Formats: sequence, structure tokens, C-alpha cells
Amino acid sequence: MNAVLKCIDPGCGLEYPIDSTLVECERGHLLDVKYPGSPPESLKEVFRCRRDPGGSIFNESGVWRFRELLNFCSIDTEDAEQCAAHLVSLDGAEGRQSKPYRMGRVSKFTEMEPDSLWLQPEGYNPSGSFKDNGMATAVTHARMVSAGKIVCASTGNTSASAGMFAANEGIECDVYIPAGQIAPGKLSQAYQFGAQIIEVDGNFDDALRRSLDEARGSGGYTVNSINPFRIEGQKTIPYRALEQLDWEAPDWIVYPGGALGNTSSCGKALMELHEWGWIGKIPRIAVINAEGARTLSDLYNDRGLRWNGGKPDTGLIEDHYAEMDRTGAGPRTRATAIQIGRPANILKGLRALEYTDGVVTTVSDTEMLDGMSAVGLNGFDCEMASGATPAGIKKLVKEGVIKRDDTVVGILTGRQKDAMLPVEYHSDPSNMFARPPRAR
Ligand SMILES: N[C@@H](CCOP(=O)(O)O)C(=O)O
Repeated sequence: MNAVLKCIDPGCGLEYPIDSTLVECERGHLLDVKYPGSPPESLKEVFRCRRDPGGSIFNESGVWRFRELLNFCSIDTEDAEQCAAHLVSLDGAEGRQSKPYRMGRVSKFTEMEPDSLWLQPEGYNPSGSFKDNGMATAVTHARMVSAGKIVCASTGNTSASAGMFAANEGIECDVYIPAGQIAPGKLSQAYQFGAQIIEVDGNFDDALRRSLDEARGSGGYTVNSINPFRIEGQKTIPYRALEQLDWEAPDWIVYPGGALGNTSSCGKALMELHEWGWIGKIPRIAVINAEGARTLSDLYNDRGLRWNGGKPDTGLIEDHYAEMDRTGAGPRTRATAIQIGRPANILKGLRALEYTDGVVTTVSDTEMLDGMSAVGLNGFDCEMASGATPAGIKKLVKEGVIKRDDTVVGILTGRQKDAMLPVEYHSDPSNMFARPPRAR
């Protein structure tokens, strides 16, 4: 039996063959990749052995090392020729360098016990963000269905990742961006990789609508996280975290919240692992929204919206979006990677929160910049949106939601591509970690 695409709405449950390019079922619900059976726990040892030097690029890859858990192509995963013929990889570089590290300065910043906090820099991916984990699998599927062109909307990182894989595979890539709202370091990557940039007058949500319409009309293949195959690759982020902790589940996994692809993939990974008996305990997910882009927080914390076993009150989401349209109150934060008002994966995100007894909170732009700077002081750079992770942990520790000695894995989603931001931060002596330049 092969994997299938299945509607996430338990009341609908429509199924499609795995080579379908739908991103939603015909009733407009998101889709999951569903695999038959339960993989044996002995694979943990196979994954560990693949980390030993001297293997194939698919063993070096931090994504394809776990290929038995992502085998929607139904290939013999031990057959090197089949792997090479079917799996898309940037020479094994995706996910290879990203695993949890200890960062003493961040522990201090968050007031956590030094041994309790781990930070996983997903910016150490070839295009500089976590997107490469999911893009490797999405582009594998694009190739499986012989797509000639991939299409995305982006605040920058998705376009860099899509452009990189498209260039490597020799396929076209169209990128819809909100004009003037992208960090130059991200935009220049998409140009360098030869992507076609289409500037949209509006924000990311408008750009996503345009790119989805375009993909429907022209047969382009969508590689945003609304694509269920993107979610599959991003499951390897928690896999690598768990592996580092000898598959002892931490108490918390913390992510910045934008389109909620990561929340969704982490939730799906944990649901599957728990169902297969690979982890005894389910870590709680904490999602950190920017104060200025807080759709999830508003709906979850203020309006009480829940997945509700697959029966969410979607009217609350529609009302929220209608209100945003009426007032023109779009998302506003300098952390452009999470400046998103309509998270495409909101329902999968709610499902993940329900399954993991998760929490949602918000942090200000100043708090994110402080978090980003605390990470920098450990010799790791990250972008402003990633600063939401340490800033959110700090807030949740202060509120007593996260205990100082809980085991926490915080995900740092991308590298610093907004070159002037740290310069600006450190030039202002009033900032928490500022080191203003000295004149001689
Ligand atoms: N921050 C994102 C926004 C799109 O997210 P995606 O995960 O749905 O592709 C970006 O980098 O473009």
C-alpha cells in the first residue's frame, strides 16, 4: 500500500493519490501525507549509523537520513540508485549542520538553567533558513509529478530556498513578493538563483493569494508550506532535535509563528512518533507571534479558537480576516519573515497545539531584537524573527509557564540576511546588548 493525501478534516476525509498536486481537498481543507503502517523503532539505530562519515549524500543529508519516515515515493530507501533517481538534495547539505546546541548567553537571557536549554540554528542550511528541509521534499514531489515550474509567495526565505533548489534541478521558479518588504539579503538570493521575481502591491497574504491563483491557472507547482510535502521535510527539524536528546522527548519545543508550517510539521512529527511508540511523552509546542502579527494569538488566546477534535469554529477565523480587511489593520513588524496576517496552516497549527497541549504568546519587536542579539553573543547569527524564540522563552519562563529546569528546544529559523539590523541595534546604547562603535 502506498502513501496517500488525506484531508485533515475528520468529517470530510477525502483521499487523493500521492501524485496529486492539490494543496487543498475539493472542499477547501488542507491535506496531509498519510503513510501506511508503523515504521519499526530499530530505524533509530539506522539513522544514527548514517551520521558516520563516508556515506552517500542521502545519509549526510539531515532530511534524507530519515528517508524511511518520508518515503512518499515508495522507493527502496537502501538502494542508492533509486535514491539518486528520486530524491532531490543539494548534495546532502539540507539539514546537515542543524542540530541543537547549548548557548550559555541565551540561557542567561531567558533565565533558564544552562543545561536545560538547547537552540537549533536552522539558518545553518544551504540557503540560510529552515525552508530547505521542506523544500527538498516539496521539490522531490514536484519532480515526481514532472512539474516544469515551481511557484511561491515569499517574505524572502522561501524564495531563496525555492530558487536554490530550482536552479540546482534546472527548473523554472516564479516568486511573488510583497514589493519593498523583503530584506535585501533574501531578495538578492532569489535573483542570484535565477528566479523570476513578481512584485505584488500589498503584503505577503496578497502575494500568496496571487501565487496560488497563478499556480492554478498555469499549472505551476506551489512550494509554500500549504503544500503537504513541504510539511513532510520540516518534520526532520524535531527528528534531529529528538535524536540529539537520544529520543528522550523534551518538555517544550519553541518556534516563531508566521505561516505556521513549522508548528504544523512539528505537530505531525510528534503525533506520528507517539502513535508508533517511538516517544513516550509528547513535548508541548510554544508558538511565538510578533505583537504586530498576532493572528494566532488573537484567535487562540483571546477568542478561544481550538481545533476541537477537528470541529474548529472557522467562523471566528473568517470574522477575524473580515475585520482585518475592513480596518486595513494588516500585520506590522520589522521581523518580516513572520509578518503574516493569514497563516495558511492555521488549522494544522491548531491541531498541533491541541495534540501537544501547546501555548501561544507574543513578543515585541524590541524583545525579538534582544533575543536575536543574545544568540549573536554565542557566536551564532540569526534573523530577527528567530529572536522571537529566545524572547518568547524568556517571557514564558517569567510567567512560570516554562519552568527554569524544563528541557526546552528552541528553533532559530534563519540566518541574519538583513545586514543593517544588527548595526542599527548596536548603535543605540539604550538597547540591552548594545555595543556602540567607538571613535578614536
Ligand atoms: N516566511 C516565509 C513566508 C512563507 O512561508 P511558507 O513557509 O509558507 O513558504 C518566507 O520566507 O517566505
